[in-house]
Amino acid sequence: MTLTLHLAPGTISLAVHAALEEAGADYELHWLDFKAGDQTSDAYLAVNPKGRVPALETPEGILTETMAILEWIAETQAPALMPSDPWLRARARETMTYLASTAHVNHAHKMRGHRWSDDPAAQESMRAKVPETMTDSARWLESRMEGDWVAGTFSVADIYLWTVLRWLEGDGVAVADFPRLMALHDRVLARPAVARVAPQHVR
Ligand SMILES: N[C@@H](CCC(=O)N[C@@H](CS)C(=O)NCC(=O)O)C(=O)O
Repeated sequence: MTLTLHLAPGTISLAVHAALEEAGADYELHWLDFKAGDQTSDAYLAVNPKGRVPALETPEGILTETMAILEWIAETQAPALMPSDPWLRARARETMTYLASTAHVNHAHKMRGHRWSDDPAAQESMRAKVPETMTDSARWLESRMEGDWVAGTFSVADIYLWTVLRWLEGDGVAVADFPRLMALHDRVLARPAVARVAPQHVR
């Protein structure tokens, strides 16, 4: 069965798109237009009641949450995209958990402050903290880099990290202060599969 990825440009769904392409999976894309409110349409809420992307339609049902989808792709389509060694697999999950729980949330404080407060002043104050909180995230992520990749060999954790690294400059982070992260960014983008999908995500 062909997998269907629901996605929108400029979002974390790029990580899943790049992983599907890396895995050589049989998939099709359903693009949402956030400005037109596609994410809250009845048709999309029937796919993902959270009104967010990514969502992946698999033979067994619909899967949401980037980390879960990335691990499912690795397990079912391309085992080499997750380390087999337990320690390295844990390291890959450590980074992905941090991206989902912290770095992505920091970024959302700039893009989607209305999720936390209806008060424009509170939203503005959240937005003003983003350069600092994203810099903290970059500092932690850089401190965990030991070799070329997050966890020994290229994995879905690198793809996930790369997607978030693309936001840093726009979030006010001095990216030149994080040369090892930026080198990883360039290494991931140099992969032919990633280079094929990245241009489709320019907002
Ligand atoms: N925890 C989810 C977060 C997904 C998420 O927040 N996606 C954003 C785009 S980056 C979204 O769909 N936002 C829609 C909206 O806020 O209207 C994951 O990791 O997949």
